[in-house]
Amino acid sequence: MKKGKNHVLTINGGSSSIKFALYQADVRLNEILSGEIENIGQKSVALRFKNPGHHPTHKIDLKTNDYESTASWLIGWLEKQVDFELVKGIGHRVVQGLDHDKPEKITDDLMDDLKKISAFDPEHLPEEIKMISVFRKRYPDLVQVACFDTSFHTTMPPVAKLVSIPRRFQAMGIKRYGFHGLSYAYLMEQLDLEEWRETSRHRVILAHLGNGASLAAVKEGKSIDTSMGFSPAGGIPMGTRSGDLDPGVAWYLMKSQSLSPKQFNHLLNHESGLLGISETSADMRELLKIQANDRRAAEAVELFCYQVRKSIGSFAAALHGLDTLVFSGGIGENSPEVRERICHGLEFLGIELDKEKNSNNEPFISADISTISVRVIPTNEELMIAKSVCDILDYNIKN
Ligand SMILES: Nc1ncnc2c1ncn2[C@@H]1O[C@H](COP(=O)(O)OP(=O)(O)O)[C@@H](O)[C@H]1O
Ligand SMILES: CC(=O)OP(=O)(O)O
Ligand SMILES: [Mg+2]
Repeated sequence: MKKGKNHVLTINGGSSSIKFALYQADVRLNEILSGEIENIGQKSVALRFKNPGHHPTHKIDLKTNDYESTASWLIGWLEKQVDFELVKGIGHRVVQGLDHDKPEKITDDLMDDLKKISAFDPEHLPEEIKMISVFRKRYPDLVQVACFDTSFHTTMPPVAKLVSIPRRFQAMGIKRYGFHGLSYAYLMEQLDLEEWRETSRHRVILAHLGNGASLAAVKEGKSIDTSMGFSPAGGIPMGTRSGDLDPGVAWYLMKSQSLSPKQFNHLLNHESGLLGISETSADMRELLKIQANDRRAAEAVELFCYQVRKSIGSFAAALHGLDTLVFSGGIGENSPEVRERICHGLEFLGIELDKEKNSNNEPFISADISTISVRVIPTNEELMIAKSVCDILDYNIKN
């Protein structure tokens, strides 16, 4: 590898955004450019980007409004920012990867497999497939790697993967997969493994609380359960997703409102969660601001904290105890109030927060008397993707 020269690009397609980062792969991966295109599919699509250490964040308004044209625009823009000859690999986040337990070089066969299951996650997969196709068409000779959110959870025991409907549907792939695996893998790397071995801190709950939100129960480094299941619509309530839903509600609504499968999917993925309950916003920051004067916003925040608290309790049971709780994602990293309200009532597990450390978003927020270590760790899915590309390119990276 030519020292300091090779670049790796990462593409992280979310349900309404594309995040990207460009790294120089030297002994370590050094980020040289990163950004996010927001609001894809809506009126005000915009790119925000920053060159670390050089400039503040910049904003460019875009005229594109779908993933394909936005990805093409991004390629044109990136080619003006860097010498693309230096880019040796591109890593893509792929939300649903079935039983693939590690990142894989993207081939025509893999693309065919992904197309076959794209209905499993209509909110992420179809657009991710389109974006990968745009990048493969433009750079047919470049190594491109799929990094699956599901891989982290392939270690879950069979019982945690079961969906209790007739067994014959398992053959169609109806089972619990779990998501946010790139974030969870990063968080596990950040925990000091040596420290836990010494103190037997081997039962961990990771709470990735962003727009999409989930929790994972990790025992001795391996996922044993997670709140999202078959799709990223399951688990706890999220910005606009319902989370787990009583099957009776599904049947009754489809029938009484004559909803098509597409309309029903829209209701659960885009009109529910914090937005559905508050009737105002999917944005936790906004809801925290208005909750004092708006009962609906207050209930949305309360519901979120209550359901996360319940998940922590049930995962502590699945783990036969708890040693470490980690908060991450936009809400988990930045909201002392939400963390405090989630943890309030979990003293019986041994969780006690230090008020001041929590309000300063410090890396360790548990009080000295807490028997559980409570941490705040900013996640970095992009770095995990870039590392996987380096592995496949056989670069020896030390991050
Ligand atoms: N200071 C803050 N206080 C409360 N919530 C916050 C704060 N900063 C960000 N958030 C929330 O984080 C969520 C977005 O999380 P993020 O992880 O950035 O999203 P995504 O899943 O799109 O990557 C939003 O609900 C936003 O309001
Ligand atoms: C898996 C998932 O829900 O991802 P995101 O939070 O990026 O939508
Ligand atoms: Mg996210």
